[in-house]
Amino acid sequence: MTALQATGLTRRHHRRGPAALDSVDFALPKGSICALVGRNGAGKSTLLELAAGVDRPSVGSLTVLGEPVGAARARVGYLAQDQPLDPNWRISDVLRIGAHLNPGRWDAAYAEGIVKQGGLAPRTRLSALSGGQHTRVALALVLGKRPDLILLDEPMADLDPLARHELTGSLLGHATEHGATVLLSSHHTGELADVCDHLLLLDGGRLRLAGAIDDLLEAHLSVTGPGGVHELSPHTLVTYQRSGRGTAALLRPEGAIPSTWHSTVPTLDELILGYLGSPTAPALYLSPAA
Ligand SMILES: Nc1ncnc2c1ncn2[C@@H]1O[C@H](COP(=O)(O)OP(=O)(O)OP(=O)(O)O)[C@@H](O)[C@H]1O
Repeated sequence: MTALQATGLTRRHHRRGPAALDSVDFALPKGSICALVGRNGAGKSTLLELAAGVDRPSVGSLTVLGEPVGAARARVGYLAQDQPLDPNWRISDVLRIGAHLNPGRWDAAYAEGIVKQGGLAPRTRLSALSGGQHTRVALALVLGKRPDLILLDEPMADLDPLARHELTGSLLGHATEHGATVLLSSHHTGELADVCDHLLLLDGGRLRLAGAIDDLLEAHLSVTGPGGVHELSPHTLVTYQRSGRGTAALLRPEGAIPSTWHSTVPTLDELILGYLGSPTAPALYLSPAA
């Protein structure tokens, strides 16, 4: 089953100028943990807002958990980038509001556990929390409703490495246990390979890469060789660099690589950086994520 299906999804804030999201098509399978990456202004928050139902597409459609966005809202947990919670609230108020807003779904013990793991006392006011502690409380509010689809906009940005590791573990535990789908935007590309199995890469509102991470990596090679880039001509070149000792390139192979070249499957980080650094490289959508 598909957790998120976008068809020609477009969000235009102004009649002139580029769209924040431009004719995006993809299908994200249920149960996947998907990284949403792209430069600043690529359209990541816009896509998450559309999926969360806090914004509407200008053109195109988006289906969430097999339903129109509005109908699925109770089953969706969304952590916005700015986490708009009243600083005067205490942590216990946030948890009480979570229970009130999510009758029949709220898992109080689970939400309290996320807060307690951070050593936070329930009576603490949000104004007294650090950025990372505030994120932890906001995540408890999102995960406490035990969502089937979890949308997280840069959730780990201000968490320390240990808290990131532990909250990621909690998130993955929930996703695995409940078959939940996760779509999370992040600039920490180096950490995504351990967490995610799918990738959506946006650039200037357009989808550049979509698919299962293993399939996307298998479709590429990092090559180094003594010759010039012309020796790689039958292959689809994503990016390349010349140095005194030869050429290093990221490509999509179309047959055998010349025997004088050394090739390896790229890391996720290399793949993402390769596409972000090369805006004209052709897009690649691999099923079942596209
Ligand atoms: N309310 C708005 N009004 C006008 N333009 C907007 C609005 N929201 C977003 N945009 C524009 O849409 C584009 C995509 O923005 P978006 O916030 O989705 O990017 P992003 O990939 O999440 O960026 P970042 O990594 O910086 O968070 C940007 O050019 C942004 O300026």
